[in-house]
Amino acid sequence: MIILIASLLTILTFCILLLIFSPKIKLLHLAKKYKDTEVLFSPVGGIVNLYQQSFEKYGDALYFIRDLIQKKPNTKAILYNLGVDIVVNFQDAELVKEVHQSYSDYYEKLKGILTLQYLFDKGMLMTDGDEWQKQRKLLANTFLFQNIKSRLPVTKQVVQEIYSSKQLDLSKPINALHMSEKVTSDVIFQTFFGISFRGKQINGVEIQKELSNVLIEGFNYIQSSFYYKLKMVILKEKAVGFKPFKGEEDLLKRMKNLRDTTEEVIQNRLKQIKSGNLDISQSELFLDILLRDYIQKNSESEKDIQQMIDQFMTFFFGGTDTTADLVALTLYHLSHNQNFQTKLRQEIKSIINNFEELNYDNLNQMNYLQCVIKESLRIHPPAVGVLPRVCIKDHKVGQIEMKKGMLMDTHFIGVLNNPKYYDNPQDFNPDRWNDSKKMESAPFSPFGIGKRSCIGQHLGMMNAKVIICFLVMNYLVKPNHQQKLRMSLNTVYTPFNDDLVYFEKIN
Ligand code: HEM
Repeated sequence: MIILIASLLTILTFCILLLIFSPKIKLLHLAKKYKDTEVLFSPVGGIVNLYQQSFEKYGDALYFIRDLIQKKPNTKAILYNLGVDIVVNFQDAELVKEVHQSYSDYYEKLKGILTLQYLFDKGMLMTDGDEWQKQRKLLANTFLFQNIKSRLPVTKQVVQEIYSSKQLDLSKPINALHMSEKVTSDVIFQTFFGISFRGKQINGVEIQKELSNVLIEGFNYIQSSFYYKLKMVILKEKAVGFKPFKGEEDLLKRMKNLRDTTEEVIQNRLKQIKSGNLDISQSELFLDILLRDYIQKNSESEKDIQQMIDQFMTFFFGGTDTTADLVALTLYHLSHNQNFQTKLRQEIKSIINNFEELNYDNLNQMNYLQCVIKESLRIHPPAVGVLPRVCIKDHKVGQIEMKKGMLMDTHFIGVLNNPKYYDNPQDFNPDRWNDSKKMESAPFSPFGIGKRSCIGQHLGMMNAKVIICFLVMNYLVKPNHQQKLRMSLNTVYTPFNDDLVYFEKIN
């Protein structure tokens, strides 16, 4: 009997080890087959483990990719594992373009990532095919240049309120990330619902903060929980909510509270419209665009309401931390490069006399502001890359055969820091973007590529520009020499410490 149990245990252990290490064999086989590919393997968690190790060792969760590409700029793709799955991570700019432009329909977004699935499964970011196309078409118009203009006054007002010097203690480092998150989340709430949620609490925390906490904690949970990683390996998208440990259970409860609160706001608005007390026929609020569609369809479906919640969560996720991160990192770079900061301030002052004069047209005349922000996006792209996708139809990208079931993604950091495309890529140098001839051909993709690229990119850029314009007009941004920049990776690629700069009022 003992021998039988021991044999069974040995076989089981062997099977588990085979499951865990089989991706390595596949990866080495692929690397042998395709020239200029590099293998990164880590058991169970795969690349998620490597982010953590890189952060602990180098203070930068993406250092290992930056370093690899700077040493081997001709790398076509990195091959890594996510659990037992193999991911082809394209690095060559031409291949990145090819896979996202020509073969976008050959992929679907990967499911099973806890917060993404629970909060935005049916939103624009995570859906595919016809359903995605319908959603994108419905909202595309509001994101066009000419329509984004109308959003500028809200951003101006919010940035003035939140960054007013009355609220700032200038003797201490400024929490630029946290403050900018307050601005960007308020702007998203106002463009989606038409109201500010500032001050409204949920689970004992401001609602915006709770949303962003849940997203970050959800991502950290996946990185740190061996159990969840193992569940994902075995159950894929069914992992969410299956026999959850306490950490996951708590997160699910908090996410449910957030969804319930959002649903309350949507149902109240719907009630007002149905009773004739509210006319939304001309409204450009995101929620009203979705509600018009819901009413036109004569839908009474709970599923459609749930989809509106997913859509709000998607926009909150897409538009809040990404833009706030961009602002905080741009301020960090400007604080360490006073010459560029002075040049930027001079440009702004040559175009407007005071912040009240700022409008969409004069904002677009600020070419140097554009260069500064692009340079910050290049060195520290807030969205690390596209979300992993599953191949649904065999095809070839360059020489690499993509088979049904294989995973694909792209980390922007490689292309954006590749010395083949950018001289001295490690240097923050906004002036490089002035050399328009040379830079015209440089691959620049921090918002993604092709038809699944960021729908909110112009809005995100506009919001970041407004915030930076206000701050550079009103404050000298100085470095906190006591603090070193450490870049972590949760929902976005973001500074670990939020005390990197001081502000000094300009009179
Ligand atoms: C600096 C700011 C931003 C960055 C760096 C950024 C980056 C990205 C990237 C890389 C993608 C592609 C993801 C993928 O293919 O898997 C994306 C998609 C998306 N972003 Fe953004 N984003 C920003 C701002 C915004 C804003 C302001 C909004 C909305 C208010 C937004 C909403 C979305 C949505 C809805 C998608 C999904 C589009 C689709 O699949 O059709 N983003 N974003």
